[in-house]
Parts: sequence; C-alpha cells; structure tokens
Amino acid sequence: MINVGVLGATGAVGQRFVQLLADHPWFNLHTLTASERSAGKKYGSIVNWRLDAPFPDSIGETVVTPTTVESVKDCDLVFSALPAEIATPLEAGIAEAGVAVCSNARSHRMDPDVPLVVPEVNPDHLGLIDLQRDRGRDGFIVTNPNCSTIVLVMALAPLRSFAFTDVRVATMQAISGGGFSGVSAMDIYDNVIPYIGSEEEKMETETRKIMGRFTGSEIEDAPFGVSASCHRVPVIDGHTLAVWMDVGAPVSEVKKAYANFKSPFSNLPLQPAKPVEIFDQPDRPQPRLDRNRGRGMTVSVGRIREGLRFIALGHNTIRGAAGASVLNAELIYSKKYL
Ligand SMILES: NC(=O)C1=CN([C@@H]2O[C@H](COP(=O)(O)OP(=O)(O)OC[C@H]3O[C@@H](n4cnc5c(N)ncnc54)[C@H](OP(=O)(O)O)[C@@H]3O)[C@@H](O)[C@H]2O)C=CC1
Ligand SMILES: N[C@@H](CC(=O)OP(=O)(O)O)C(=O)O
Repeated sequence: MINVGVLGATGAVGQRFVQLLADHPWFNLHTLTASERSAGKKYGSIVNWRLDAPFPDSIGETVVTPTTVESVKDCDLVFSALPAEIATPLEAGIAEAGVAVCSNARSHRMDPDVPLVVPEVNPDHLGLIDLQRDRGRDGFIVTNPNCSTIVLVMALAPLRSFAFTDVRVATMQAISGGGFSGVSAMDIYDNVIPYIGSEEEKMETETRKIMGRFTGSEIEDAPFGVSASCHRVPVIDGHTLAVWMDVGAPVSEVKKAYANFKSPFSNLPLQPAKPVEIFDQPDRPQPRLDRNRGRGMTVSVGRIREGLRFIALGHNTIRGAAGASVLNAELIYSKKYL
C-alpha cells in the first residue's frame, strides 16, 4: 500500500478525496491536513460532512495535522485540495522534499514542466515528470484540470480525428465549485450569476495544453481556439456545458466516434467502464439525474445536433476535482513513477 495524504481535507473537495480514498485498494489514507483552526483535532469531530455519501467511520479518529511540508513526510503521495494561494508555495516545497503531489488547485497547472493530465486523453504528458526530476526535484507535481475544462476535454477527445478549429462553449456551473463558503444562498437562489472569476481564461488555455502534443521536451498547444462564457446556476453538483463547433462530419459519424471511445486503461480502480456516455433522449443529460454515472467519473453527452452542437455534463467535485486527481494517481502508480 502507498501512504497518501489529503491537504485541505475538511473542504468541499477534500471531503470528496476522503470519500474516494477511505477504502481504496492501493492507497492507504495516512495523513489529513487543514488550517490551524482544525489542526490537532480528530477529523470526525471537526469535519462538517456535507456529501451525499456516508461518512467513512474508519477515518473519524485520525488527528488532523497542520498543512506543512513536515506533516506529510511519511506520505509517498499527497492530494492537494488547498486554496490556490496556499497551494502555490506548499506544493512546490512538498515536491522538493521528495513527495509526489497530485493537485487539484490551479497553482501549477500551466507550469511548462508540470503535467496537466486526464488519463483517457493525454497520459503521455506524464513524461514531463522526468523534466521536473532533471531540474533536481526529488518528488513531482501532477495536476488535473479545472472542473469545467475537464468536462469539455472529455467531450472533445472522442472527436479528435475530425478536423476542428474553433470550439465555443457556455457553462452552467454548480455552486459546489465555489467551495462551502463560496456563494451565498442570497446570491444564488432564484438567480444565475454570469461571471466566475478567471474561469473562461482557464477553459481557454488548459484545454489547449491538455489536447496538445508532448514533443519529449515540451507541450505544443493544440491548434484550435476555445471561446468560453461561464455562469453559476442554482445546482448543488454537476457542471453542464453547451458546446458549438465545426467538425466537418455528419452527426451519425460523431455519434459513432463517441460510442467507440474507450479508456486505454482497464486496470485503474476508479476508471469508469464508460468514460463518456451518450444520450438520445431530447432532455438529457441533466445534473440531478446523470452526475453520478460511473461513480461520478462518467461524462454524459446528449442533444448531439448538426452544427455541431451538443450538451456535456460532469460531476464537478468528482470527475472535475477529487476523482480526477485519484485517477491520475492510479495512473502514476501503475506507470511506476512512485
Ligand atoms: N478541479 C477543479 O476545478 C476544482 C478545483 N477546486 C480547487 O480545490 C481547492 C479547494 O477547493 P474547495 O474544497 O472548494 O475549498 P474549501 O474552501 O471548501 O476548503 C479549503 C480547505 O483548505 C483548508 N485551508 C484553508 N485555509 C488554509 C490555510 N491557511 N492553511 C492550510 N489549510 C487551509 C481548509 O481547512 P479548514 O477547514 O481548517 O479551514 C479546507 O480544508 C481550491 O484550490 C479550488 O480552486 C475546487 C473545485 C473544483
Ligand atoms: N472555479 C470552479 C472551481 C475551481 O475552483 O476551479 P479551479 O480549480 O480552476 O480554480 C467553479 O467555480 O466551479
């Protein structure tokens, strides 16, 4: 078993990590960290468990530690669910100290030698780990994308063989994306907020890095543009995307490409049987009905129309956050980077 830790274990994403790791077949949940407010107390006594999954009792007695490099020295790998401003120096310090970091924070996603990985899409980008080691890091950082970006990338990956140049996307994002204290009820109830800070820029840049080509020494961005408009809606979990793009192929070919899309890996515990599931019903996918498909790891695609126009949906704190990180860690372990 590999000893793992969760940084920021009490937060919205941190709790998802705990849920996914409490009985993981390869990873032993060894360390939980949070702020000084929570450190020194038993996890079960201070966490305000708000997930739609039972609290894993096996972890309740674990004493939360402060979030420092020293606290995670007995871990082989840590998952980061820290606010970005704290994650930036800490993740680098932990990697320098020889521990692998799978980060969910935006801090290092666009660093030239940090892989921004989705196992079904760009597993070869893990080769960047060697570049981090070449510059003297004992450990390394691997990141997963922004929660809207990953839904878009999963929906685009099956269409790679078609020549497309411009992707236009409008998001309808769940409030859990803003964290437990991110959006107040007074702001979101009976409302839509047509702005999420930096989200559009992240979708536009991260998508091109993930779908870019690893040359052996760098990532060449994918040769298409992405134009995004992001909106917060009163949904608890599940980001929905409306996408427009020219693929130069009929809908029947597009549906065939989706139906044939498979993960290159069948041995990863969190890998869903169907990474992308397509719907023919005219009113699907919907967040409440479809976000938990494949244990929250399947991206649902529907309303595929000429144009090309379609709707994509994914669970933002599982496929869009903790689940994406855990799947990356499983890939890293299976590729013997640990
Ligand atoms: N892949 C993606 O797109 C997504 C990424 N995220 C990212 O994940 C990260 C966490 O988000 P989320 O779970 O929503 O945030 P929350 O605010 O819900 O949780 C923050 C966590 O960090 C801890 N923390 C806060 N301040 C400090 C500090 N000064 N020192 C140490 N620990 C601290 C908190 O501990 P305590 O309880 O003690 O305060 C808590 O455990 C963010 O970077 C966010 O941007 C989030 C959603 C989706
Ligand atoms: N901004 C996302 C969540 C998030 O924290 O994204 P990122 O990890 O890219 O900062 C949302 O609100 O839904």
